[in-house]
Amino acid sequence: MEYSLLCHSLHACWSSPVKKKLVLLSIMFLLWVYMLYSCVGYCATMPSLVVESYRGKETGSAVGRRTESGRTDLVSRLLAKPQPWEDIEGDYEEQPSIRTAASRDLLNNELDADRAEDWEEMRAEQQRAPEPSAMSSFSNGSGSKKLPQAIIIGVKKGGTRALLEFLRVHPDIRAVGAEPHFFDRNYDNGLDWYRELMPKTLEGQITMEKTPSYFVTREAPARISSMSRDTKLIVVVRDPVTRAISDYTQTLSKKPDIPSFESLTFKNRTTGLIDTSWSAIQIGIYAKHLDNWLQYFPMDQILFVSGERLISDPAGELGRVQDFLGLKRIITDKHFYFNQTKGFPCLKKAEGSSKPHCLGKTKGRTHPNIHPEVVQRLRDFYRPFNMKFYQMTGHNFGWD
Ligand SMILES: Nc1ncnc2c1ncn2[C@@H]1O[C@H](COP(=O)(O)OS(=O)(=O)O)[C@@H](OP(=O)(O)O)[C@H]1O
Repeated sequence: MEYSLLCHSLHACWSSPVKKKLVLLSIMFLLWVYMLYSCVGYCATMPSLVVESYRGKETGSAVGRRTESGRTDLVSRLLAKPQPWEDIEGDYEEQPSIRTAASRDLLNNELDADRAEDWEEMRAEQQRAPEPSAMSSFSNGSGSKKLPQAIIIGVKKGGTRALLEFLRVHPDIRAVGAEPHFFDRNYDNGLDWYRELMPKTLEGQITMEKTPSYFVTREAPARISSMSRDTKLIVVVRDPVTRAISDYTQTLSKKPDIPSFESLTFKNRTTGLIDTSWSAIQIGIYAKHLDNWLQYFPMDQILFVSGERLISDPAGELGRVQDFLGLKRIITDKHFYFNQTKGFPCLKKAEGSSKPHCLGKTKGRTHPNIHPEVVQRLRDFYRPFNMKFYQMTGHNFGWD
């Protein structure tokens, strides 16, 4: 009975052309509403130009600037030049206050230079990043943001960018491109702010970030440990003498008027006394910084990657890193080629791309010539610290 009534009314609708159109229009409208609804859900999972704002204070850091509406505009985040850094003491609180006005200014400039480099790195990364395909957008949408389980904590100019870029090839690693500087400059923003910077990960994937200044930040070990005592730490170390020259070269590229390397190295040229308050020198005293980390983390939770071997045998070093992270060795020598023009190993295929990829021009700069006597004096200065470091890590890095 009911069935025949329904058939009857449907037949009545269909037989009238006006009603037929009305029914078709309603169906189209419902379909349109459904598509709109799906798109809202889908678009919300796409990498957006506007990311959620974070609680905490305004920092003007490389990781974002808040707009009036309380949202962080990624465009301004990418385009805004870094702000001058106010706390110039930052990583060097342990230093006695013997630093001269000139060296304080230089440190300030160095922080500016670092920020400019962060910005350049991030921009290069963004330019390289492929347009998300529909499929990758869908996969980006799934999963959730997690605090990093592994962090590249140092050292500045050690080869940290190369390591992170190489690791990103691994399907089980998701990493944030820019340096968050959470455990040194942005700690007051809170862990939710930090988590929000991370890419979404699926079950079994590892979230990573790199901020090389953590290694020399006195508070960083306690802070990372309080986030998670299980955090795996990776330190890329490089001959402290070439590291210092590389550090100086970076500052020089941004501020061509700074004093010579030699005049910054020595407190007194005649006596050959090294100015250990200069950050370029200070960072290379690895044993001292490591001591601080060992107060909070056991040695087997810290992996030391040789910056030199990362260049001469990237696949070998990447093998060790994958083992340390408990991952299948997927990144092998098949992923690398040596680019003669760049003078460094490059990726045959970068993450999310089918094209070869070398690091940008801020990586692999030509160093200025330093007088061999100055280099020798620095070698003598670092030797005992290097020996201590080899002893602590159980690994001879061959710098002496
Ligand atoms: N594959 C590859 N390509 C280019 N550069 C490479 C590579 N592997 C290691 N390196 C070395 O990385 C040095 C820069 O180190 P970082 O990335 O740690 O620098 S930074 O602290 O993030 O500014 C950089 O130092 P400089 O040569 O002094 O520029 C490089 O020597």
